[in-house]
Amino acid sequence: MHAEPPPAPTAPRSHPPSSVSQAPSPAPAPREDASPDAVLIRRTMATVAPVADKVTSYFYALLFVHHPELRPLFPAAMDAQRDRLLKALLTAAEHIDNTGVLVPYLQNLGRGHRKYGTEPAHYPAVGECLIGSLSRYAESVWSDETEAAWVRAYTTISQVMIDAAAADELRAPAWWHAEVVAHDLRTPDVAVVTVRPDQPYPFLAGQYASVETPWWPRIWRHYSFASAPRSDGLLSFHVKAVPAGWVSNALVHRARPGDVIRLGPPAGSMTVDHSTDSGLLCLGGGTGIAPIKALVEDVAEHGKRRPVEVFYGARTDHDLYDIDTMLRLQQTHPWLSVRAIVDQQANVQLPDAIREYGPWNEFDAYLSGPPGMIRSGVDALRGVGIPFERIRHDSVEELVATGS
Ligand SMILES: NC(=O)C1=CN([C@@H]2O[C@H](COP(=O)(O)OP(=O)(O)OC[C@H]3O[C@@H](n4cnc5c(N)ncnc54)[C@H](O)[C@@H]3O)[C@@H](O)[C@H]2O)C=CC1
Repeated sequence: MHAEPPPAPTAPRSHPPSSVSQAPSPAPAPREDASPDAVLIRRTMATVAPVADKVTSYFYALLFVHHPELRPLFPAAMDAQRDRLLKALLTAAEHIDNTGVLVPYLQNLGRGHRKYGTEPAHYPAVGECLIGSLSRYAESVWSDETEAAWVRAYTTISQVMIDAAAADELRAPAWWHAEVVAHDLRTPDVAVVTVRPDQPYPFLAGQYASVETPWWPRIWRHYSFASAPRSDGLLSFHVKAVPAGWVSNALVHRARPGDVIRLGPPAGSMTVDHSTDSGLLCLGGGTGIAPIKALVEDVAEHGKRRPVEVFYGARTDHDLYDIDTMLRLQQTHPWLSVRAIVDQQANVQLPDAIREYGPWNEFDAYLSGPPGMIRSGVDALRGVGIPFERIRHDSVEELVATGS
């Protein structure tokens, strides 16, 4: 078994489009309402927090020693992402009372695990090692009741994941092969990669996929779709090669037409709510412009003339690698306005720029870019009066762990 990057159950990429708020850090259910199991789980978590690294190492040591058959499901080098599975499980357990959000999150996680080859029989092995590791490092607070609480939480978590994977098996492949059909190097380190999936790939504008290259087996990274669904079925991604980013460097510097990558199922909820006419205020930083472009295309296809205001931030003029496309879209669509905010020229950073325009009270907000931009962007949007529930973005926790 393997894991997507650690979840933020109150703000997972997978939550329903109608619940749009994305807290930068998870907000567990109010403590006074916590169930007895949640209290015990949180006590364990608080105890192991200072030695989290040791818990992680011990967990994987137990798993691979006692269940060597699971080792091939993980990447050869575990350094970068070794604690993702554990973090996902621990965070889910900590939010065990928050079922309304946790269940859709876990369903998505279960579906996403199909591409790793995860089987229902693997779950008990993982649970056993989880409890083995926690009981060792939380010895001072461990009791029969604590263990029972963890068993109940893990049973719930794994059952939701197993059921979701089984249901998904009936309607979708575990992964898609996709052939690179175009590779456009826009800057020395940003490429627009276009692929043709081997089977229809249904998704919504604003979502993302996990991507595995042939050069780094079992290492998956998330990339947002850079277009709304197209009639020719092609998908495109904007990829920036980042230092020590195995997948991103392979996609930018190595991939060429004819190469075949693998795609996991689409995920994410930064999608357009077509049931309203509200405007869209979109902030795209760097390659974060990719899903914003997809959202603009989506609004255009739905034919409603909703105002869409895009702020496109980049470090230098040269980094505005997709500005021509965005300006072309602006020329075609009178309801669209695109403003480039270049760090070196502007006196303000991208999120602050929105304060100079507006009013924004009739707008839903969409943020896409580096984690720092998302965090300050949410603050800026709240500052101009956009309520939390009208602000959408992918989980900051995942962005920290991905994009490489
Ligand atoms: N769905 C999403 O949210 C997506 C996120 N990304 C992420 O976007 C990032 C793109 O990287 P680069 O192109 O190198 O971007 P970058 O680091 O060059 O930043 C782009 C722009 O964002 C703004 N910005 C950056 N940090 C900020 C901060 N702390 N506060 C305020 N504004 C800030 C600035 O205007 C900057 O020019 C990656 O981390 C990638 O994972 C990319 C695609 C989709």
